[in-house]
Amino acid sequence: MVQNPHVWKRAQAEIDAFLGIDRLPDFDDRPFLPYVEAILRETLRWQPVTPLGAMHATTSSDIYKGFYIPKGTTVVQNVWAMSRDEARYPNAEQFIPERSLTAEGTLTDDNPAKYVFGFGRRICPGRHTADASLWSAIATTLATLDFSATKDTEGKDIIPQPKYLSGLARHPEIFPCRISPRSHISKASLERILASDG
Ligand code: HEM
Repeated sequence: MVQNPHVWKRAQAEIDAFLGIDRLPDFDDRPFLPYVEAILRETLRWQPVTPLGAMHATTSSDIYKGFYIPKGTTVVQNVWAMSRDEARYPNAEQFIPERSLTAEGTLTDDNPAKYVFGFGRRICPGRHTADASLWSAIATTLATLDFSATKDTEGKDIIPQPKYLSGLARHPEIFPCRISPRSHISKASLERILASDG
C-alpha cells in the first residue's frame, strides 16, 4: 500500500461509494467490492506465503508431459514460478490488482487461490479460513486507515523495498511506514461503528 497509494485510494473510493462511511464492510458486501477482491488476489499472488508449496512423494511411477517420474520421487509445487509467469501476469513483480479485473470492472476467472493453497488431496484445509480472514482484514484496514511513507531526516519519503525472510513460509522483513486513521475515523466514530450492527 505504501508503494502503491493509488491502490488503497481506489479501494477506499469503492468502499465509500458502496457502504458510505458509517459502517465497516462485512461479508455480505464482498460480492459488491470487486477491487478489494482484486487486492486480495494480488496479495496472494505477488508474494506467495509458501512459494514452493509443500513437498510430496509419488506413491507410484508416472509420466507427466513426457517426463518419467519414478515412484518415491520428491515433487515440489513451484508456486513461485506460477505466480511470476510473465505470459500470464505481465510485469509480474509489480503489485497490480487491476490484472484481476476485466475492462468492465468484473473479476476475471484467474484466481491465484487456485494454486497458492496447494493441490489434490492434501490441499490446505485452512484455505477458506485464510481467505475469509484475509478479506476481512484487507477490507477493514482499507475502510479505516491511510498508508504513507515515513520521512528521512531531510524530509524525503522513505519508500520501502520489499524484502522477505526465506523459509518454507515467507515473511516480510519489518519496514518503516506510516499508518493513520482516515480523516472521518476518530476513536469515537470507530467505537460507534463497532457497537452498531455495521
Ligand atoms: C494465506 C494463508 C495460507 C496459505 C497460502 C496456505 C498454504 C498451504 C499450502 C500450500 C499447503 C500445502 C498443500 C499441499 O500439500 O499441496 C498447506 C497445508 C496446510 N495448511 Fe495452509 N495455508 C494458509 C493458511 C492456513 C490456515 C489459516 C490453516 C489453518 C486454519 C492452514 C492449515 C493447513 C494444514 C493443516 C495443512 C496440511 C494439510 C495436509 O498436509 O494434509 N493453512 N497450506
